[in-house]
Amino acid sequence: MGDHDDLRKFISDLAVVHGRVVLSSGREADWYVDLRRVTLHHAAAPLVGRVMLDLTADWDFDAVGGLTLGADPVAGSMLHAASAAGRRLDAFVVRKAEKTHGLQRRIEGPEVAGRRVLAVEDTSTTGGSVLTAVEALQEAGAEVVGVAVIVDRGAGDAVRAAGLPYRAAYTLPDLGLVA
Ligand SMILES: O=P(O)(O)OC[C@H]1O[C@H](OP(=O)(O)OP(=O)(O)O)[C@H](O)[C@@H]1O
Ligand SMILES: O=C(O)c1cc(=O)[nH]c(=O)[nH]1
Repeated sequence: MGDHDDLRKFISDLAVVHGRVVLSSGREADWYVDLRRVTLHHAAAPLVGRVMLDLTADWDFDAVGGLTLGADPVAGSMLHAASAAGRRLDAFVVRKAEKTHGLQRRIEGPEVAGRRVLAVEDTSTTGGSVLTAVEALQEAGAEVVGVAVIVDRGAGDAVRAAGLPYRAAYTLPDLGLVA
């Protein structure tokens, strides 16, 4: 099996949880994809980096990140996978709110102003979280080249309506799930 198949197996085995849950948007669902169990797993995290770099291989960006917390290990894995391949890729973290002490930054990491950046998520349902990150990045002067997620739960239309291309490494049918 290759990276894509290996990562899909980790997601199915470790992240898919059946049971009534309230989602970030306030909607309810009968299952949840807890991708933190995968993106923070010693064997799965390197696959996350390589699969997400492969998914976005034809997009031109030199920094990656998204809204904390789900996006953080995704961006970190991509940074390390890129480094292992000899590519310079920075990561950043978009805070949910601006920090009120220290340097009072909303976006942590190397400066993003004037750079082409990729916004990532572990999973995206309404797109609300990733679009919050996109808005903060654009306000900070970054050019967001697109949005990439590990698992799509239905955010494509919202992201495209915001004028950005959207890609997912896995769809719900890939995981044997339906919206
Ligand atoms: O597309 P959306 O409707 O915004 O939902 C998806 C978001 O929900 C989860 O994060 P959550 O809000 O649970 O916060 P966390 O990352 O801090 O755990 C997930 O990591 C995404 O960020
Ligand atoms: O919409 C969400 O909040 C959400 C759905 C999901 O499957 N996994 C997750 O981490 N968040």
